[in-house]
Amino acid sequence: MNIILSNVGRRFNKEWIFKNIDFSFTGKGKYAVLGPNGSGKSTLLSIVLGNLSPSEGEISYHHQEEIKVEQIYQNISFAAPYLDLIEEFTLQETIDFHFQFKAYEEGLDASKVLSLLGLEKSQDKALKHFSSGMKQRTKLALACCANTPILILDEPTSNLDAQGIDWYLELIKQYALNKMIIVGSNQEHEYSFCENRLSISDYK
Ligand SMILES: Nc1ncnc2c1ncn2[C@@H]1O[C@H](COP(=O)(O)OP(=O)(O)OP(=O)(O)O)[C@@H](O)[C@H]1O
Repeated sequence: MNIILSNVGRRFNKEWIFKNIDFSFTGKGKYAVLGPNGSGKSTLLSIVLGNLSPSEGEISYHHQEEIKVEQIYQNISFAAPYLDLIEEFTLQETIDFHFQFKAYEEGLDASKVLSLLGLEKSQDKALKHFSSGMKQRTKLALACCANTPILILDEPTSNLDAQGIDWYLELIKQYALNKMIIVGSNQEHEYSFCENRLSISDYK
């Protein structure tokens, strides 16, 4: 899988957030999208996800042949603190629902996802009663355990404590190293495994 950004820029009203991004995300590379608060990391990830169009330039997706932007969601798993889960669902229902749309990573099923989350006791609890850390773990597990070639994580360790951060790094190691990973972040511990860096500040 290759994602090619050619001269990509995005503005909101008259304010340019970034301009002239020429960059390729390729194969099973691990990429950190870096920059201070408000610099445009989430905006760039939304463009890569196909949720937002560039104001100028182009983004294209290739896997043997070109994939249209309207289809790319099938190839991407995504987790972010601002992504909403269905609060009325229990954890068990959330897992079952999610994996009606995405296949499990090899060797995984609903009970294994539940057990790797370490939340077996909460399987029948509605997500509206989950703590913010429990919700973040759930989002990360759903994203990492789906069998898609691209994994996009925005601020993956927000709301996680030290134990949760270790759990996240182990999750990546076990289930995500065979994918392209793009992490939007400004915290070194959550993207230390990324060998490639894209700094938004270079495109102002
Ligand atoms: N829909 C929108 N309309 C207007 N401005 C927006 C919109 N979305 C984002 N912005 C602006 O774009 C800029 C970049 O925001 P973005 O959320 O991409 O930054 P970020 O680097 O992800 O920040 P953080 O680290 O705080 O999450 C900010 O100035 C923000 O106010």
